Amino acid sequence: MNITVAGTGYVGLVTGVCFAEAGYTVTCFDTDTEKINTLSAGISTIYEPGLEEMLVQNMDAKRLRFTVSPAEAYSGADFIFIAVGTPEREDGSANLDFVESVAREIAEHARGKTVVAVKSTVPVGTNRKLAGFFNPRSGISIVSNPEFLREGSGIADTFQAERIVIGTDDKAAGDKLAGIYRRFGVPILRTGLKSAEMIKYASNAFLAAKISLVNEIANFCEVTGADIEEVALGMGMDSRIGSQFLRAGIGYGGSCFPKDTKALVKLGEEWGCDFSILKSVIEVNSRQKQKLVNAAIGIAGSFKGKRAAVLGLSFKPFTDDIREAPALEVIRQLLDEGADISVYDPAAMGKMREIYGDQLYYAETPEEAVKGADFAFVLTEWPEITAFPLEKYRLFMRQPVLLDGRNCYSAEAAEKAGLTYVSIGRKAVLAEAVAAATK
Ligand SMILES: NC(=O)c1ccc[n+]([C@@H]2O[C@H](COP(=O)([O-])OP(=O)(O)OC[C@H]3O[C@@H](n4cnc5c(N)ncnc54)[C@H](O)[C@@H]3O)[C@@H](O)[C@H]2O)c1
Ligand SMILES: O=c1ccn([C@@H]2O[C@H](COP(=O)(O)OP(=O)(O)O[C@H]3O[C@H](CO)[C@@H](O)[C@H](O)[C@H]3O)[C@@H](O)[C@H]2O)c(=O)[nH]1
Repeated sequence: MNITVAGTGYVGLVTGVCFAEAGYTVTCFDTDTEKINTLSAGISTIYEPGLEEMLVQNMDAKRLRFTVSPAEAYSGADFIFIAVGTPEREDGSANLDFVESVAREIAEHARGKTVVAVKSTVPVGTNRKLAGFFNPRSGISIVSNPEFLREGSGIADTFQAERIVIGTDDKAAGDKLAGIYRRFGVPILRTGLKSAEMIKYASNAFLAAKISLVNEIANFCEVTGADIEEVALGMGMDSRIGSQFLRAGIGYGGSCFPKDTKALVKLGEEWGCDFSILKSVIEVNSRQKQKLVNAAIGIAGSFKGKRAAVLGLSFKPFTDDIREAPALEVIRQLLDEGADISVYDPAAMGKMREIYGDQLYYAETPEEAVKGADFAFVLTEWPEITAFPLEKYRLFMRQPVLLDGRNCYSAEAAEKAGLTYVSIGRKAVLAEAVAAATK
């Protein structure tokens, strides 16, 4: 059974390595020669816990290889998983150029009966359109197989997926794909092609909405004196609500929620449907990302001649991905305000350096980052950061103002440690500071 994965990004690489781990023979194909050379040397091109070890083991066992040749990748494949990017276009819609280019290459090179499974997140109707790239007599069939893994827990999410969605109008192709997933022993949901495409967008829209709702409630808690941590705990005990995705903070980032919510709004427009809730979800998230800098301005008046430390650059812990990370917005605002900035992250410094180069100081430890700073922003709840003791902020900072975008610390402990502490949804000081900044 030969499996090919097109695209070796966060989804493609995890998928390829996990299928090899499950015992299949896997070829991973990418157009990026540098990536393929690095992977062929047994080095993971992304930070994903446990991935590099699994990659090396499967390469050694001759179950996993990498190539830049579409002929080699597609001609002998029984299954081809498309896992290339579908990034946001300027108008918010999903850019399908990469997916279409893969479909064209498959049409050129695939021989015999091949099931093409589309893991990339694509708007409803795309898979049917892609089927039009293949000659009806070619034996190629298309299945929508959206991916639900989270970065930072990609391997566990693959082997212990809560569901595999297989959407197709071609029952035999769906049966074949279900067959290769059987080894994973996870629930499989069979649907029509369009429903599978919609399940993906609807799931991300729902999760993003949950976060924006809880953030809006957190903002109201600040005004009223309630504490969002207690409120979320109480809400989450209701099994109809569920305790996950109720963490208030600086807002959601990443390569999926921001782009997929916008793509769904755009898709709605194309079909004459107004996604008004989703538009508010996006708006609330965008305001949330500016909240802490506004609060800091409310406290400091100005950032001129001031030093800010940013702890946590990736959009969530256990990944090096900074796509749409709140840190990008905070750093942009701080640079506009004229602050000196030092940053720290256990995995994402390289990616940040690619964007900001010498405009930032890249510290090797949280301690080094906060030394001499007037403000410290905690933006990602990496264990290295949440374990950083409150006393050290007071000890090393010039003015100990801690702005905690992930509610990592106890407000009481922070105050006891002598810090001016601003968090999300817990202290009236933030609402007052924001009001002062926006007067
Ligand atoms: N990142 C996630 O956690 C996640 C989770 C679920 C679904 N998704 C969806 O999966 C898709 C991939 O996301 P990602 O984050 O892995 O993307 P990515 O940007 O990390 O990787 C995409 C890869 O595709 C390669 N590529 C581009 N054109 C190609 C071609 N013609 N042939 C072969 N390779 C090509 C690129 O070089 C790159 O390595 C997107 O649609 C995304 O929305 C992502
Ligand atoms: O209670 C919460 C939960 C998450 N977040 C933020 O939301 C973003 C996304 O987090 P998460 O969903 O854990 O990571 P992703 O890797 O972006 O995964 C999401 O996006 C993927 C791509 O579509 C989907 O496959 C996953 O199912 C979906 O969870 C991050 O910035 C988190 O900090 C919060 O602010 N509060």
